[in-house]
Amino acid sequence: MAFLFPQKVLFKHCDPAGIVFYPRYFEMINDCVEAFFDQVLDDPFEVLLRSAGIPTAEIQTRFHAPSRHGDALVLTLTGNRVGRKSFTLDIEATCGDELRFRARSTLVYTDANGQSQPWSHALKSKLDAFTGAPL
Ligand SMILES: CC(C)(COP(=O)(O)OP(=O)(O)OC[C@H]1O[C@@H](n2cnc3c(N)ncnc32)[C@H](O)[C@@H]1OP(=O)(O)O)[C@@H](O)C(=O)NCCC(=O)NCCSC(=O)c1cc(O)c2ccccc2c1O
Repeated sequence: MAFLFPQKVLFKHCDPAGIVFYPRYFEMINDCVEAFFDQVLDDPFEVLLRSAGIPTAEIQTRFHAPSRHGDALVLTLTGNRVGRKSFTLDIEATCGDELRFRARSTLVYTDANGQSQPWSHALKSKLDAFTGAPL
């Protein structure tokens, strides 16, 4: 399955050269992941993060083409691997037919003290179903 997250490029995303500055892409990625937890996993961050954490352990990104103010990006999130304590996801950002960036990110489920923990059964089941992992 895939989760689609539209993101228009705004003035605040752009550097003086008129292209998106890469930390703003990382914020878009996090916004996409937050919407995914809310809309697909039905576990919004404002609830989940009261008792847990989901820090990013690793993120790899390749920037293929610059984005400019007004571009209509679409971030497409797919599941890559659901582990006992982690979830690796892929995000591809496009504008029309043009690829802008690809990222692979691993989130780790933690308790409120930042210690890694196994996913709850409910969350793991939803992540498995989304990722298409064998049940
Ligand atoms: C991330 C850590 C808590 C991991 O701790 P530790 O190394 O002790 O974990 P384990 O050895 O038990 O492994 C658990 C699990 O993680 C996988 N893993 C660990 N490291 C990596 C890695 N580098 N790449 C890929 N996978 C990794 C390991 O394979 C295990 O997976 P299984 O599924 O197989 O069990 C700890 O390392 C840590 O705290 N790191 C620092 C994190 C950090 O500071 N990140 C950057 C800033 S925080 C951040 O970006 C962020 C914060 C939030 O509050 C968020 C909230 C909500 C959404 C996103 C957030 C967010 O992105």
